[in-house]
Amino acid sequence: MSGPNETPSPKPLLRTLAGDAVWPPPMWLMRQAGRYLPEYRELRAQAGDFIALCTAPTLASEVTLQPIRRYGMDGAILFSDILMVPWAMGQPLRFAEGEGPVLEPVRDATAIGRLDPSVCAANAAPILETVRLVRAGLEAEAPRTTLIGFAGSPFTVACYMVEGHGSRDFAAARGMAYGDPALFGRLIRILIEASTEYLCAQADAGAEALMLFDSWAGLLAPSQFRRWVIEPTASLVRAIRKRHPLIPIIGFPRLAGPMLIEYSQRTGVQCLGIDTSMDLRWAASAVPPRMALQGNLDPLSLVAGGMALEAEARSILGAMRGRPFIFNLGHGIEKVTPPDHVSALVRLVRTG
Ligand SMILES: Cc1c2[nH]c(c1CCC(=O)O)Cc1[nH]c(c(CCC(=O)O)c1C)Cc1[nH]c(c(CCC(=O)O)c1C)Cc1[nH]c(c(C)c1CCC(=O)O)C2
Repeated sequence: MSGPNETPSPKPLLRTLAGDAVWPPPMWLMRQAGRYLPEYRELRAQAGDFIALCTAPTLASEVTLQPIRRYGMDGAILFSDILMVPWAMGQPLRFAEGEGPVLEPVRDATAIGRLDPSVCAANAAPILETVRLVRAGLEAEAPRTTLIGFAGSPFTVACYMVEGHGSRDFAAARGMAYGDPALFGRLIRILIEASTEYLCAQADAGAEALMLFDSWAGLLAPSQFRRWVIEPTASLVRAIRKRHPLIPIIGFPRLAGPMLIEYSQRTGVQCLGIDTSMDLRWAASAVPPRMALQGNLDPLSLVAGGMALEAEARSILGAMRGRPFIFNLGHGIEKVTPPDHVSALVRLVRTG
Protein backbone atom coordinates (compact mmCIF):
# COMPACT_ATOMS: atom_id res chain seq x y z
CA MET A 1 0.00 0.00 0.00
CA SER A 2 1.21 3.50 -0.61
CA GLY A 3 0.34 6.65 1.30
CA PRO A 4 0.24 10.14 -0.25
CA ASN A 5 3.98 10.68 0.09
CA GLU A 6 5.15 7.23 -0.89
CA THR A 7 5.88 5.85 -4.32
CA PRO A 8 3.57 3.01 -5.35
CA SER A 9 4.88 -0.47 -4.61
CA PRO A 10 6.60 -2.21 -7.53
CA LYS A 11 4.96 -5.44 -6.37
CA PRO A 12 1.93 -6.30 -8.54
CA LEU A 13 0.09 -8.09 -5.73
CA LEU A 14 0.43 -5.14 -3.34
CA ARG A 15 -0.70 -2.72 -6.07
CA THR A 16 -3.77 -4.84 -6.64
CA LEU A 17 -4.57 -4.91 -2.93
CA ALA A 18 -4.29 -1.11 -2.95
CA GLY A 19 -7.08 -1.04 -5.55
CA ASP A 20 -5.24 -0.88 -8.92
CA ALA A 21 -6.52 -3.03 -11.77
CA VAL A 22 -3.08 -4.49 -12.58
CA TRP A 23 -3.15 -6.61 -15.77
CA PRO A 24 -2.24 -9.40 -16.33
CA PRO A 25 -3.36 -10.04 -12.77
CA PRO A 26 -0.94 -11.17 -10.08
CA MET A 27 -1.35 -14.82 -9.13
CA TRP A 28 -0.62 -17.40 -6.46
CA LEU A 29 -2.41 -20.61 -5.44
CA MET A 30 -3.77 -21.63 -2.06
CA ARG A 31 -1.67 -24.54 -0.72
CA GLN A 32 0.87 -23.89 -3.46
CA ALA A 33 3.56 -25.40 -1.23
CA GLY A 34 2.41 -28.95 -0.74
CA ARG A 35 2.32 -32.60 -1.53
CA TYR A 36 1.78 -32.25 -5.29
CA LEU A 37 5.40 -31.01 -5.50
CA PRO A 38 8.18 -33.65 -5.39
CA GLU A 39 10.56 -31.16 -3.75
CA TYR A 40 8.01 -30.66 -0.95
CA ARG A 41 7.59 -34.38 -0.34
CA GLU A 42 11.36 -34.68 -0.03
CA LEU A 43 11.68 -31.95 2.62
CA ARG A 44 8.57 -33.21 4.41
CA ALA A 45 10.22 -36.63 4.78
CA GLN A 46 13.34 -34.98 6.26
CA ALA A 47 11.35 -33.05 8.87
CA GLY A 48 9.38 -35.96 10.30
CA ASP A 49 5.89 -34.82 11.13
CA PHE A 50 4.00 -31.80 9.88
CA ILE A 51 4.25 -29.75 13.11
CA ALA A 52 8.01 -30.35 13.15
CA LEU A 53 8.15 -28.97 9.61
CA CYS A 54 6.06 -25.89 10.54
CA THR A 55 8.36 -25.15 13.49
CA ALA A 56 11.69 -25.70 11.67
CA PRO A 57 12.39 -22.22 10.22
CA THR A 58 15.02 -23.28 7.67
CA LEU A 59 12.89 -26.10 6.26
CA ALA A 60 9.60 -24.18 6.43
CA SER A 61 11.12 -21.19 4.63
CA GLU A 62 12.54 -23.49 1.93
CA VAL A 63 9.11 -25.04 1.46
CA THR A 64 7.52 -21.57 1.21
CA LEU A 65 10.03 -20.59 -1.50
CA GLN A 66 9.73 -23.81 -3.56
CA PRO A 67 6.68 -22.77 -5.62
CA ILE A 68 8.18 -19.28 -6.09
CA ARG A 69 11.33 -20.78 -7.60
CA ARG A 70 9.40 -23.22 -9.77
CA TYR A 71 6.63 -20.91 -11.02
CA GLY A 72 7.54 -17.30 -10.13
CA MET A 73 4.29 -16.74 -8.25
CA ASP A 74 3.45 -13.13 -7.23
CA GLY A 75 2.49 -14.21 -3.73
CA ALA A 76 4.43 -16.41 -1.29
CA ILE A 77 2.23 -17.69 1.51
CA LEU A 78 3.94 -18.54 4.75
CA PHE A 79 4.14 -22.30 5.18
CA SER A 80 2.30 -23.05 8.40
CA ASP A 81 -1.25 -24.02 9.41
CA ILE A 82 -4.28 -22.29 10.89
CA LEU A 83 -4.17 -24.75 13.80
CA MET A 84 -0.78 -23.51 14.97
CA VAL A 85 -2.66 -20.82 16.95
CA PRO A 86 -4.42 -23.32 19.25
CA TRP A 87 -1.16 -25.30 19.36
CA ALA A 88 0.71 -22.15 20.47
CA MET A 89 -1.91 -21.57 23.19
CA GLY A 90 -1.22 -25.03 24.61
CA GLN A 91 -3.99 -27.17 23.08
CA PRO A 92 -2.56 -30.61 22.22
CA LEU A 93 -2.53 -31.10 18.41
CA ARG A 94 -1.31 -33.77 16.04
CA PHE A 95 -1.72 -34.42 12.34
CA ALA A 96 -2.60 -38.08 11.85
CA GLU A 97 -1.62 -39.54 8.47
CA GLY A 98 -4.67 -39.80 6.23
CA GLU A 99 -6.92 -38.50 9.02
CA GLY A 100 -6.19 -34.77 9.21
CA PRO A 101 -5.75 -32.75 12.39
CA VAL A 102 -6.62 -34.15 15.83
CA LEU A 103 -6.94 -31.84 18.86
CA GLU A 104 -7.97 -32.46 22.44
CA PRO A 105 -11.43 -30.85 22.28
CA VAL A 106 -12.22 -27.78 24.44
CA ARG A 107 -15.90 -27.94 25.36
CA ASP A 108 -16.29 -26.49 28.86
CA ALA A 109 -15.27 -23.47 30.91
CA THR A 110 -12.36 -25.33 32.52
CA ALA A 111 -10.78 -26.32 29.19
CA ILE A 112 -11.37 -22.89 27.67
CA GLY A 113 -10.01 -21.23 30.84
CA ARG A 114 -6.71 -23.08 30.35
CA LEU A 115 -6.08 -21.38 27.00
CA ASP A 116 -3.71 -18.43 27.28
CA PRO A 117 -3.78 -16.01 24.32
CA SER A 118 -0.88 -14.00 25.77
CA VAL A 119 1.63 -16.84 25.14
CA CYS A 120 0.63 -17.44 21.53
CA ALA A 121 3.10 -15.12 19.79
CA ALA A 122 5.99 -16.22 22.06
CA ASN A 123 5.35 -19.91 21.43
CA ALA A 124 5.04 -19.18 17.72
CA ALA A 125 8.60 -17.78 17.68
CA PRO A 126 9.90 -20.42 15.20
CA ILE A 127 7.08 -19.52 12.77
CA LEU A 128 7.97 -15.83 13.08
CA GLU A 129 11.58 -16.72 12.36
CA THR A 130 10.33 -18.48 9.20
CA VAL A 131 8.63 -15.22 8.18
CA ARG A 132 11.94 -13.36 8.56
CA LEU A 133 13.85 -15.98 6.55
CA VAL A 134 11.25 -16.02 3.75
CA ARG A 135 11.23 -12.24 3.50
CA ALA A 136 15.03 -12.18 3.25
CA GLY A 137 14.90 -14.99 0.66
CA LEU A 138 12.38 -13.08 -1.43
CA GLU A 139 14.41 -9.85 -1.28
CA ALA A 140 17.36 -11.84 -2.66
CA GLU A 141 15.62 -14.09 -5.18
CA ALA A 142 12.18 -12.72 -6.07
CA PRO A 143 11.93 -9.01 -5.21
CA ARG A 144 8.53 -8.61 -6.92
CA THR A 145 6.89 -11.38 -4.88
CA THR A 146 4.73 -10.39 -1.90
CA LEU A 147 4.95 -12.30 1.39
CA ILE A 148 1.50 -13.19 2.72
CA GLY A 149 1.09 -14.07 6.40
CA PHE A 150 -2.10 -15.70 7.62
CA ALA A 151 -4.25 -17.09 10.39
CA GLY A 152 -7.55 -18.88 10.51
CA SER A 153 -10.53 -16.71 11.35
CA PRO A 154 -11.75 -17.07 14.93
CA PHE A 155 -14.87 -19.02 13.93
CA THR A 156 -13.11 -21.65 11.78
CA VAL A 157 -10.34 -22.17 14.33
CA ALA A 158 -12.98 -22.47 17.10
CA CYS A 159 -14.71 -25.16 15.00
CA TYR A 160 -11.61 -27.38 15.13
CA MET A 161 -10.88 -26.54 18.78
CA VAL A 162 -14.36 -27.55 19.96
CA GLU A 163 -14.86 -30.48 17.59
CA GLY A 164 -11.33 -31.85 18.01
CA HIS A 165 -11.08 -32.89 14.35
CA GLY A 166 -12.37 -32.08 10.87
CA SER A 167 -16.07 -32.54 10.27
CA ARG A 168 -18.68 -32.02 7.58
CA ASP A 169 -20.94 -29.90 9.79
CA PHE A 170 -19.01 -29.05 13.00
CA ALA A 171 -22.17 -29.81 14.98
CA ALA A 172 -20.50 -29.62 18.42
CA ALA A 173 -19.07 -26.16 17.76
CA ARG A 174 -22.20 -24.77 16.12
CA GLY A 175 -24.31 -26.35 18.85
CA MET A 176 -22.22 -24.64 21.53
CA ALA A 177 -22.68 -21.31 19.72
CA TYR A 178 -26.48 -21.66 20.16
CA GLY A 179 -26.57 -23.51 23.48
CA ASP A 180 -23.97 -21.53 25.42
CA PRO A 181 -23.19 -18.37 23.46
CA ALA A 182 -21.42 -16.83 26.48
CA LEU A 183 -18.91 -19.69 26.55
CA PHE A 184 -18.50 -19.81 22.76
CA GLY A 185 -18.07 -16.02 22.81
CA ARG A 186 -15.31 -16.38 25.39
CA LEU A 187 -13.46 -18.79 23.08
CA ILE A 188 -13.95 -16.41 20.15
CA ARG A 189 -12.56 -13.48 22.20
CA ILE A 190 -9.52 -15.55 23.19
CA LEU A 191 -8.96 -16.29 19.49
CA ILE A 192 -9.33 -12.62 18.51
CA GLU A 193 -6.69 -11.67 21.09
CA ALA A 194 -4.27 -14.48 20.17
CA SER A 195 -4.71 -13.91 16.41
CA THR A 196 -4.16 -10.16 16.77
CA GLU A 197 -0.83 -10.75 18.54
CA TYR A 198 0.18 -13.50 16.12
CA LEU A 199 -0.71 -11.57 12.93
CA CYS A 200 0.90 -8.33 14.18
CA ALA A 201 4.02 -10.34 15.00
CA GLN A 202 4.01 -11.74 11.44
CA ALA A 203 3.73 -8.19 10.08
CA ASP A 204 6.61 -7.09 12.35
CA ALA A 205 8.67 -10.03 11.04
CA GLY A 206 8.11 -9.04 7.39
CA ALA A 207 4.69 -10.23 6.19
CA GLU A 208 3.43 -7.63 3.70
CA ALA A 209 -0.21 -8.72 3.53
CA LEU A 210 -2.36 -10.93 5.77
CA MET A 211 -5.05 -13.46 4.92
CA LEU A 212 -7.84 -14.76 7.20
CA PHE A 213 -9.02 -18.26 6.28
CA ASP A 214 -12.64 -18.84 7.27
CA SER A 215 -13.17 -22.22 5.62
CA TRP A 216 -16.38 -23.08 7.51
CA ALA A 217 -18.11 -19.67 7.56
CA GLY A 218 -20.65 -21.00 5.05
CA LEU A 219 -22.07 -23.47 7.59
CA LEU A 220 -23.72 -20.68 9.55
CA ALA A 221 -27.27 -19.33 9.51
CA PRO A 222 -27.31 -15.57 8.75
CA SER A 223 -27.80 -14.50 12.40
CA GLN A 224 -24.88 -16.68 13.42
CA PHE A 225 -22.77 -15.55 10.48
CA ARG A 226 -23.16 -11.93 11.65
CA ARG A 227 -22.34 -12.78 15.25
CA TRP A 228 -19.51 -15.28 14.82
CA VAL A 229 -17.95 -14.35 11.47
CA ILE A 230 -18.59 -10.67 10.68
CA GLU A 231 -18.29 -9.19 14.19
CA PRO A 232 -15.16 -11.12 15.27
CA THR A 233 -13.48 -10.51 11.90
CA ALA A 234 -14.25 -6.78 12.18
CA SER A 235 -12.77 -6.71 15.73
CA LEU A 236 -9.67 -8.56 14.59
CA VAL A 237 -9.15 -6.25 11.60
CA ARG A 238 -9.62 -3.14 13.82
CA ALA A 239 -7.12 -4.47 16.38
CA ILE A 240 -4.51 -5.24 13.71
CA ARG A 241 -5.01 -1.80 12.09
CA LYS A 242 -4.27 -0.06 15.40
CA ARG A 243 -0.70 -1.30 15.09
CA HIS A 244 -0.37 -1.80 11.33
CA PRO A 245 -2.68 0.81 9.82
CA LEU A 246 -1.72 0.12 6.21
CA ILE A 247 -1.25 -3.64 5.99
CA PRO A 248 -3.69 -5.11 3.46
CA ILE A 249 -5.94 -7.89 4.72
CA ILE A 250 -7.62 -10.58 2.58
CA GLY A 251 -10.73 -12.19 4.07
CA PHE A 252 -11.86 -15.60 2.80
CA PRO A 253 -15.31 -16.52 4.15
CA ARG A 254 -15.67 -19.75 2.19
CA LEU A 255 -19.18 -20.62 0.94
CA ALA A 256 -20.59 -17.37 2.37
CA GLY A 257 -22.96 -16.97 -0.60
CA PRO A 258 -24.93 -13.70 -0.46
CA MET A 259 -23.60 -13.00 3.07
CA LEU A 260 -20.46 -11.92 1.19
CA ILE A 261 -22.12 -8.54 0.68
CA GLU A 262 -22.38 -7.74 4.42
CA TYR A 263 -18.95 -9.26 5.00
CA SER A 264 -17.46 -6.90 2.38
CA GLN A 265 -19.17 -3.87 3.92
CA ARG A 266 -18.61 -4.49 7.62
CA THR A 267 -15.34 -6.33 8.26
CA GLY A 268 -12.83 -3.76 6.97
CA VAL A 269 -10.87 -6.20 4.75
CA GLN A 270 -9.42 -4.83 1.44
CA CYS A 271 -9.76 -8.01 -0.53
CA LEU A 272 -12.21 -10.91 -0.68
CA GLY A 273 -11.19 -14.48 -1.33
CA ILE A 274 -13.89 -16.03 -3.53
CA ASP A 275 -14.59 -19.76 -3.35
CA THR A 276 -15.22 -22.02 -6.34
CA SER A 277 -19.01 -22.04 -5.96
CA MET A 278 -19.41 -18.31 -6.47
CA ASP A 279 -20.08 -16.45 -9.72
CA LEU A 280 -17.26 -13.91 -9.98
CA ARG A 281 -19.35 -11.45 -12.00
CA TRP A 282 -21.99 -11.52 -9.28
CA ALA A 283 -19.35 -10.98 -6.59
CA ALA A 284 -17.88 -8.07 -8.55
CA SER A 285 -21.28 -6.42 -8.88
CA ALA A 286 -22.17 -6.96 -5.21
CA VAL A 287 -19.11 -5.56 -3.41
CA PRO A 288 -17.47 -2.09 -3.35
CA PRO A 289 -15.79 -1.38 -6.76
CA ARG A 290 -12.22 -0.81 -5.57
CA MET A 291 -12.26 -3.90 -3.37
CA ALA A 292 -9.92 -6.50 -4.82
CA LEU A 293 -11.21 -10.02 -5.44
CA GLN A 294 -9.13 -13.19 -5.30
CA GLY A 295 -10.06 -16.59 -6.68
CA ASN A 296 -11.65 -18.80 -7.80
CA LEU A 297 -10.55 -21.50 -10.24
CA ASP A 298 -11.87 -24.94 -9.38
CA PRO A 299 -8.88 -26.97 -8.11
CA LEU A 300 -10.27 -29.99 -10.00
CA SER A 301 -10.02 -28.15 -13.33
CA LEU A 302 -6.31 -27.81 -12.54
CA VAL A 303 -6.09 -31.56 -11.94
CA ALA A 304 -7.80 -32.17 -15.31
CA GLY A 305 -5.67 -29.67 -17.26
CA GLY A 306 -5.97 -29.23 -21.04
CA MET A 307 -9.02 -27.60 -22.62
CA ALA A 308 -11.14 -27.78 -19.45
CA LEU A 309 -8.52 -25.82 -17.51
CA GLU A 310 -8.04 -23.33 -20.31
CA ALA A 311 -11.78 -22.65 -20.63
CA GLU A 312 -12.25 -22.10 -16.88
CA ALA A 313 -9.19 -19.88 -16.53
CA ARG A 314 -10.15 -17.76 -19.57
CA SER A 315 -13.65 -17.31 -18.28
CA ILE A 316 -12.29 -15.98 -14.98
CA LEU A 317 -9.88 -13.62 -16.74
CA GLY A 318 -12.69 -12.35 -19.00
CA ALA A 319 -14.95 -11.66 -16.03
CA MET A 320 -12.27 -9.82 -14.01
CA ARG A 321 -10.46 -7.71 -16.62
CA GLY A 322 -10.49 -4.05 -15.59
CA ARG A 323 -10.90 -4.52 -11.86
CA PRO A 324 -8.42 -5.22 -9.04
CA PHE A 325 -8.06 -9.00 -9.13
CA ILE A 326 -5.67 -11.70 -7.89
CA PHE A 327 -5.84 -14.97 -9.79
CA ASN A 328 -6.04 -17.95 -7.42
CA LEU A 329 -7.92 -21.18 -6.84
CA GLY A 330 -11.29 -21.30 -5.09
CA HIS A 331 -9.86 -23.72 -2.51
CA GLY A 332 -6.52 -25.43 -1.84
CA ILE A 333 -4.65 -27.22 -4.62
CA GLU A 334 -5.32 -30.97 -4.83
CA LYS A 335 -2.55 -33.39 -3.91
CA VAL A 336 -2.91 -35.20 -7.29
CA THR A 337 -2.36 -32.03 -9.35
CA PRO A 338 0.33 -32.55 -12.03
CA PRO A 339 2.97 -29.81 -11.54
CA ASP A 340 2.97 -29.27 -15.36
CA HIS A 341 -0.65 -28.19 -15.25
CA VAL A 342 0.35 -25.41 -12.86
CA SER A 343 3.04 -24.30 -15.35
CA ALA A 344 0.43 -24.23 -18.12
CA LEU A 345 -1.89 -22.14 -15.96
CA VAL A 346 0.86 -19.67 -15.09
CA ARG A 347 1.63 -19.19 -18.81
CA LEU A 348 -2.01 -18.66 -19.60
CA VAL A 349 -2.61 -16.10 -16.83
CA ARG A 350 0.62 -14.24 -17.61
CA THR A 351 -0.51 -13.62 -21.16
CA GLY A 352 -3.72 -12.11 -19.74
C1 LIG B 1 -9.04 -25.72 7.40
C2 LIG B 1 -7.58 -25.39 7.22
C3 LIG B 1 -6.48 -26.10 7.81
N1 LIG B 1 -5.33 -25.45 7.40
C4 LIG B 1 -5.63 -24.40 6.58
C5 LIG B 1 -7.04 -24.32 6.48
C6 LIG B 1 -7.81 -23.24 5.76
C7 LIG B 1 -7.89 -23.48 4.31
C8 LIG B 1 -8.66 -24.71 3.90
O1 LIG B 1 -9.89 -24.74 4.13
O2 LIG B 1 -8.01 -25.63 3.38
C9 LIG B 1 -4.72 -23.42 5.97
C10 LIG B 1 -3.38 -23.85 5.52
N2 LIG B 1 -2.77 -25.08 5.67
C11 LIG B 1 -1.53 -25.05 5.11
C12 LIG B 1 -1.30 -23.74 4.64
C13 LIG B 1 0.07 -23.32 4.08
C14 LIG B 1 0.20 -22.36 3.09
C15 LIG B 1 -0.25 -22.71 1.67
O3 LIG B 1 0.55 -23.27 0.90
O4 LIG B 1 -1.39 -22.35 1.30
C16 LIG B 1 -2.46 -22.99 4.86
C17 LIG B 1 -2.77 -21.56 4.50
C18 LIG B 1 -0.56 -26.15 5.04
C19 LIG B 1 -1.01 -27.53 5.29
N3 LIG B 1 -1.89 -27.98 6.25
C20 LIG B 1 -1.97 -29.35 6.21
C21 LIG B 1 -1.11 -29.81 5.19
C22 LIG B 1 -0.87 -31.26 4.86
C23 LIG B 1 0.14 -31.83 5.82
C24 LIG B 1 1.08 -32.83 5.21
O5 LIG B 1 1.89 -32.45 4.36
O6 LIG B 1 0.96 -33.98 5.63
C25 LIG B 1 -0.50 -28.69 4.62
C26 LIG B 1 0.53 -28.65 3.53
C27 LIG B 1 -2.80 -30.21 7.10
C28 LIG B 1 -4.16 -29.75 7.43
N4 LIG B 1 -4.48 -28.55 8.01
C29 LIG B 1 -5.84 -28.44 8.16
C30 LIG B 1 -6.43 -29.65 7.67
C31 LIG B 1 -7.90 -29.92 7.61
C32 LIG B 1 -5.36 -30.46 7.25
C33 LIG B 1 -5.44 -31.88 6.75
C34 LIG B 1 -5.96 -31.99 5.35
C35 LIG B 1 -4.85 -32.06 4.35
O7 LIG B 1 -3.92 -32.84 4.56
O8 LIG B 1 -4.96 -31.37 3.33
C36 LIG B 1 -6.54 -27.27 8.72
